[in-house]
Formats: sequence, C-alpha cells, structure tokens
Amino acid sequence: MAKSENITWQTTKIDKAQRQARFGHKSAVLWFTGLSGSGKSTIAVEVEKYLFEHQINSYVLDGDNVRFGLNSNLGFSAEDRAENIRRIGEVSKLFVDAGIITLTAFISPYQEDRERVRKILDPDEFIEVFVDTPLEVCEQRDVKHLYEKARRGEIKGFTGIDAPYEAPEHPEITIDTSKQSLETSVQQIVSYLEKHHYIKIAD
Ligand SMILES: Nc1ncnc2c1ncn2[C@@H]1O[C@H](COP(=O)(O)OS(=O)(=O)O)[C@@H](OP(=O)(O)O)[C@H]1O
Ligand SMILES: Nc1ncnc2c1ncn2[C@@H]1O[C@H](COP(=O)(O)OP(=O)(O)O)[C@@H](O)[C@H]1O
Repeated sequence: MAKSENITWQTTKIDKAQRQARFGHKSAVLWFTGLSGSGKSTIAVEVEKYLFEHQINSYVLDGDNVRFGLNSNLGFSAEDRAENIRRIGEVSKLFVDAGIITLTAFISPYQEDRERVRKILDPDEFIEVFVDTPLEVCEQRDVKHLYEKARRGEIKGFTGIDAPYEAPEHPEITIDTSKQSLETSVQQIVSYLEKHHYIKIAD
C-alpha cells in the first residue's frame, strides 16, 4: 500500500520523554468509541476542559470536524471508515509524540480498525473508552436527526441501523451515559488517568 520511495526517517533532538518531563504528565490517546449520539464528543470535550484547567496539555480530534478537513474525501463505506481511522490513528500518534493527551471521538465501529491503531502506539498509550449507551437511547436523543433519516432510508449504511457496530472486547474504560451523569463520566476518566500515573492533579 505504501507508495513513498526513497524516504529516510529523520530523527529529532528532542524526544517524547523530554516533552513529557517538561509538561509534567504522560501522553496517550483516549480513544472514544460508540454509536452516534452515545456521548463521545460531549464527554471528550468536557474531559479536555477539565485537563486544560488543571494545566494538562490535551486536544480533541472529533469525527465530524476531521471529516470537514483532513478526511473530507472519505465516506462511510467500511473501506472509507478504515482509512478514516487509520489516518486518525497516525495523527494521534504524532500528538502523543508531541506530549499531548489526545482525545478522539469517532464511532470507529470495527474492532480490527481500532486494534490497528492500538498496535502502532506503545502498550500504555491507547486507552479505549467504550461509550456503551444503548441504541434506543441514542436514537431517542437523535441530536442531529440522523437516525430519523436512516429509518426512513434517506441515509444508507448508518451505524446501528443498517451498518454494524462491533463493541470493544476489553475496553480500558466503559461508560453508559443512560446510567451516569456527564460529571461522573469525566471523573471516571480523570481517576483512571491518575490511578495509572498519566497525570497528577494538584490538590
Ligand atoms: N452512515 C453514517 N453512519 C454513521 N455516522 C454518520 C453516517 N453518515 C453521517 N454520519 C455522521 O458522521 C459522524 C461519524 O463520523 P466518524 O468519522 O466518527 O465515523 S467512523 O468512525 O468513520 O465510522 C456521526 O457523528 P457522531 O454523531 O458524532 O458520531 C454522524 O453525525
Ligand atoms: N450523561 C450524559 N453524558 C453525555 N451526554 C449526554 C448525557 N445525557 C445526555 N447527553 C446528551 O447526549 C448527546 C450526545 O451527543 P454527542 O456527544 O454528540 O454524541 P456522539 O459524539 O457520540 O455522537 C448530547 O446531546 C448530550 O447532551
């Protein structure tokens, strides 16, 4: 698949460990996955805000936003979703190298695509956050009226309706927004990061 030839890896004089030491926290990807409307973006944005307010460098890569720019040439076939996730995985790796806690909010419905991203990162750098909100609840919310359109057949291949969602088998974190508040979810993620020594929140 690689088309580039005659390329050599350029080393730099500052590495990830030095950046992490300067920032005072580790870097990793919080990889949110779940149905449309499950709460990925809402939680990711809130965690980013919390981390920012506690002097931790973080950044959200969001499905809709990235599809306006970097991935504007991709649709929703299985192949295009795989390429979408591959590119975001590579971008996340760069962000992690830059020392940033990166939050990605993509449906990322295929186990294989998510596992491919896990493999290009160091073992503790990929934290899978399964936003396990039931389809009925997501559909009832229907924030963007997309489920309505999918049910009417106006959108083909909509995740959860006529395209698959493969739930993670061993996510590091599981959240069900039909059972827990946004504040609880944020705390759950921050606690995970603290417990596993990615960050230390000053008292
Ligand atoms: N066919 C189909 N299936 C699922 N979602 C669709 C579709 N068409 C458009 N949308 C809108 O695109 C958002 C999902 O984009 P992602 O990049 O996260 O999708 S994927 O990871 O490549 O599967 C998704 O946004 P979220 O609601 O934020 O998940 C939808 O708004
Ligand atoms: N406990 C909760 N946690 C997160 N979102 C919630 C919660 N309860 C209701 N919501 C609502 O659910 C919707 C989730 O939408 P969004 O975050 O865009 O989902 P996704 O990014 O997964 O498509 C938002 O309108 C949000 O306000």
